[in-house]
Amino acid sequence: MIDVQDLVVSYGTATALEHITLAVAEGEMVALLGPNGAGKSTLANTLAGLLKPASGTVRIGGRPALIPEGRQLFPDLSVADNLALGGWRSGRRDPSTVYDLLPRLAELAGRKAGVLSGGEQQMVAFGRAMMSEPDALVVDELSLGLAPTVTADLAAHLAGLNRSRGLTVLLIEQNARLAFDLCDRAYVLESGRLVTEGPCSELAGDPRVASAYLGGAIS
Ligand SMILES: Nc1ncnc2c1ncn2[C@@H]1O[C@H](COP(=O)(O)OP(=O)(O)OP(=O)(O)O)[C@@H](O)[C@H]1O
Repeated sequence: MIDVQDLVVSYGTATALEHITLAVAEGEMVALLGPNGAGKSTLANTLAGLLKPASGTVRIGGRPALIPEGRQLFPDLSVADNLALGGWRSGRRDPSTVYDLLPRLAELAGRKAGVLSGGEQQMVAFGRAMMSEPDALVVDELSLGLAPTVTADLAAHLAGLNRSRGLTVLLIEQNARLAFDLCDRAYVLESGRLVTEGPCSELAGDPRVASAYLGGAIS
């Protein structure tokens, strides 16, 4: 569903992604881990078509959606209008199934997005992505700036959509515990290069991964 082959992306003369190859099959949830500056958002934005590869290819089957880093809502528009913008491509106007999924959004519908808390804004970004009825979702740092309970709540929604609708997910994260809890496989990106990949159960036991992302070995 998501296929990246030998991807190189540059900002001017600086190369941010160097020969990245990765794939996410239909219905899979796969994590991409990496520290600050690794190139995670560059990959997300290339998948979203916002950045052009210098070479290589990116392909997403079906209908893709992105939850961007920092949410990128329209702060002066209401929650309902932000959701409606998510539906422009699918032609969907009615947010009721999104409200069923995230009832708090129905309560917030008339509020301006810019005055909401970080967690509430992330719910709007999540709901906006769902308005496009995606087959494949790229999530750029679900947990960024959120309380653990809010992150756990949104993660449970993602897992539920993956189970019930077969939603394909590429979860881009710095929070390895969250990624390993949710996903079966992960890639690790550092300084624009993939340094390792494999089943989360194996990566969690890899001393290099544990020391970089989990604060030491985990039992
Ligand atoms: N618009 C830009 N112009 C020039 N360089 C950029 C631009 N955006 C990102 N970079 C550089 O590309 C590299 C990758 O940045 P990117 O934002 O993709 O990393 P990231 O893994 O998402 O980091 P973070 O976790 O801090 O958000 C960094 O060295 C960054 O400084």
